[in-house]
Amino acid sequence: MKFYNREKELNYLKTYVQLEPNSILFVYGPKSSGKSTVMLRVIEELSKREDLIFFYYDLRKYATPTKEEFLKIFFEKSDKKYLLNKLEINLGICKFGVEENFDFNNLSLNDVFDKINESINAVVKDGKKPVLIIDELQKLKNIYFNGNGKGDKSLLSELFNLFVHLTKVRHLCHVICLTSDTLFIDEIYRNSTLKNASEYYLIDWLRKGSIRNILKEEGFNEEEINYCLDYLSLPYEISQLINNKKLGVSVEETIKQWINVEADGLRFLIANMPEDLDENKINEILNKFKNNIKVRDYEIIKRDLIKEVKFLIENEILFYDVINGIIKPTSIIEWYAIKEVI
Ligand SMILES: Nc1ncnc2c1ncn2[C@@H]1O[C@H](COP(=O)(O)OP(=O)(O)OP(=O)(O)O)[C@@H](O)[C@H]1O
Repeated sequence: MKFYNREKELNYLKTYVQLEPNSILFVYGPKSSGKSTVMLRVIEELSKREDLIFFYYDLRKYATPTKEEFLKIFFEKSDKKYLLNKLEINLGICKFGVEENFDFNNLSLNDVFDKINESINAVVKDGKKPVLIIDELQKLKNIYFNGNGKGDKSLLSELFNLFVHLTKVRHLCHVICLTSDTLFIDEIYRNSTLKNASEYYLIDWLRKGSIRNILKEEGFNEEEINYCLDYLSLPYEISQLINNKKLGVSVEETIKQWINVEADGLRFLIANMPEDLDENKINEILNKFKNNIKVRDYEIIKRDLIKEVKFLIENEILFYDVINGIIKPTSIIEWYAIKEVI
């Protein structure tokens, strides 16, 4: 699979992991903007370096994990404190190691955190820099541990405390979390534990200049390129366009099909939305995008529209960039679909 230009993002992340850890980094962006692909590229390019040890957990691969599954995903029984992940041998990424007789049942959160700390410290003791990356971290949201009489403890909230300790307090380990769930980023952004302890990096749509260069390299003519530039925003759209061209489907046909599919999807979504949502309000929100591709969040995030906005964000019609205070469709194709539906 060809990797398309993401120089700026690659350089940022490659440099970031080599700086001293100081805060948790949240990498966010519209659905399918290429967050994981860029992150994997960073790992691929840097994991050959002896001094960096990547712990990479891709929760996208799993159905929402239970507590037991979380433990199995994150830990491996071994006599080593950290070891190569057998399932990802080509990437050279590691997992946390726990002793053979480690009992995954009846664990407290402190036991779990002790093991993470031991692994991180073992890497540091070996003179290397640990980098912990979790893709779609929000999937751990519903896991709770017994708080020994003090009520259940949320794994995710407690993990944030540990991450702050590992980054901002002890500068031991980078922690990078990827997510396309922007309502989750919104929660994080308002979370008091993470105030002054987290940073955000947006991996957005491809820039027009990059799209132009890629299409030129791929042999599209000027007329096709100029047509595409009005519609393309996501990397996989380019791969699909290339395949379709090989299959004899023109650029115009492909793009029209995409818009139709998205418009039909949106109509279906509205027709089948939960009864407590108001169709007029959905239309009021979508109408804001009639002449504008981006809208300031305060124009839409109002008390009486909040349920409908959330619905459109959760269903990946709209992308909410809470850091920059902007709401826009998840792709330019989605924008055209919205304009067709309203
Ligand atoms: N720079 C790139 N070059 C080539 N293909 C890419 C690039 N970035 C992403 N893709 C392709 O686009 C699709 C989506 O990419 P990816 O899964 O990385 O996006 P994501 O933002 O992590 O998605 P999600 O929002 O679902 O978490 C994949 O098929 C991937 O191969």
